[in-house]
Amino acid sequence: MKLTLQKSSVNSKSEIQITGSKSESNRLLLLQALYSDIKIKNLSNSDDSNVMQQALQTSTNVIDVHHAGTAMRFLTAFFATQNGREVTLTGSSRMKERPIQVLVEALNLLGADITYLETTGCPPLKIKGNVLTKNKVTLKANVSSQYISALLLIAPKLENGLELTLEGEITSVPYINMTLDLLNQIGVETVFDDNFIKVKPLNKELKAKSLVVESDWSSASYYYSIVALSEIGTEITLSAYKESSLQGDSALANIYKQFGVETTFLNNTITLKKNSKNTNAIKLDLNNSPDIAQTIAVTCLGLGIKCHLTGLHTLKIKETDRLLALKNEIEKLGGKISVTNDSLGLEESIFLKNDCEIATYNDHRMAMSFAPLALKTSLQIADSMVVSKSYPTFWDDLKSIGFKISK
Ligand SMILES: O=C(O)C1=C[C@@H](OP(=O)(O)O)[C@@H](O)[C@H](O)C1
Ligand SMILES: C=C(OP(=O)(O)O)C(=O)O
Repeated sequence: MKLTLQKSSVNSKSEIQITGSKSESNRLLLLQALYSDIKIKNLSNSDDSNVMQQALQTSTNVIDVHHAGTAMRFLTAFFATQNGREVTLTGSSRMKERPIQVLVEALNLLGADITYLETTGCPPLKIKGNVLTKNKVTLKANVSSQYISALLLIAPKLENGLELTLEGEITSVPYINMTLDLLNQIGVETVFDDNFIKVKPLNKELKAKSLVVESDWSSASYYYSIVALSEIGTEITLSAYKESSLQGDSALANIYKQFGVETTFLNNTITLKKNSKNTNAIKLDLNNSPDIAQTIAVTCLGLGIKCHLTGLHTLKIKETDRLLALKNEIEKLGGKISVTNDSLGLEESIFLKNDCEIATYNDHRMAMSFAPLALKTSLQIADSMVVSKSYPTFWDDLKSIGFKISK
């Protein structure tokens, strides 16, 4: 469904509640399938978490995870260890292009039985569950951290735990730390030293049974962008967030200082306030937080600020080739942008074209990252429904703070 966003302004003060992080939720759902005593609070209401939950509950043999990358990767590891169960794990046409070979090879070296049903290296997969007999494996760490998290999540159930040696520059490191921290919270002992990770088997009672998911910082990024593009004094309060987060995208609080947005932490909320204007060029390495690259690029476009973003090599294998998608849509609006395999450069722009239709490429973050531009110009979002992958109530929440949105 196409949506029209008229040029809008937001209320001077507003509040939004965002549900749990989809990354934390999908890890905890997998751990809950392994340790049934675990209770999860503030679970994400995203499609990706719903798909994960259903996949772990169903007894059917063909499981379709649609666009959910974490579900695909985490479930591959999970079903590889379900002795006696045979599953076909598939997804959307884009999922069938997203690489999974690094994970499949690592699991097969540990003793799993996974084969490709269509293209070598990509889903769909045939997974014959069995007992993984080995406990040491070396794998490439520069393609996706999700492969590493997938292995770590099943590790405490393996008889001898797991030892991983990581090759190459490690990408999206905070997501690996998030996995290890959640394991630690339930009582699993881990070591992460340089390029080596060790996870011990959990042979005792769970340390914590009730875990509360912090709200999603990637979803918060769109409000950072909205505040950055608003009048000085504009405030938005979001819940429920913590100052010491497991989510790498909490780097937003620091990053958006450069756009004049201050963050105040109080009673599990964050208040974002536009305090000052900034026109200085932005330079950032986003290797640790790839999911906020689109938000930041579009904030810069809206403010007419030059930016140079690096560490973006994983963007090409996400829901779409996000570098190409950004280039296409930013150029439509009149921006001057260049992209390489792992970077993006945007020139200062002064004028944004009106009424452009932003294509969404089956990517929730394309729709959500361009929406804040309605504070500067009128625009259309080609397929508004894509947001449900991570943030189903996004458009209602935007309306509640003053955005003028119609079908
Ligand atoms: O582990 C996770 O929950 C995620 C890891 C990141 O992927 P990569 O490690 O592939 O960059 C991130 O982009 C994705 O949205 C969620
Ligand atoms: C890349 C993302 O998700 P996934 O890889 O889990 O599909 C995302 O949510 O931006």
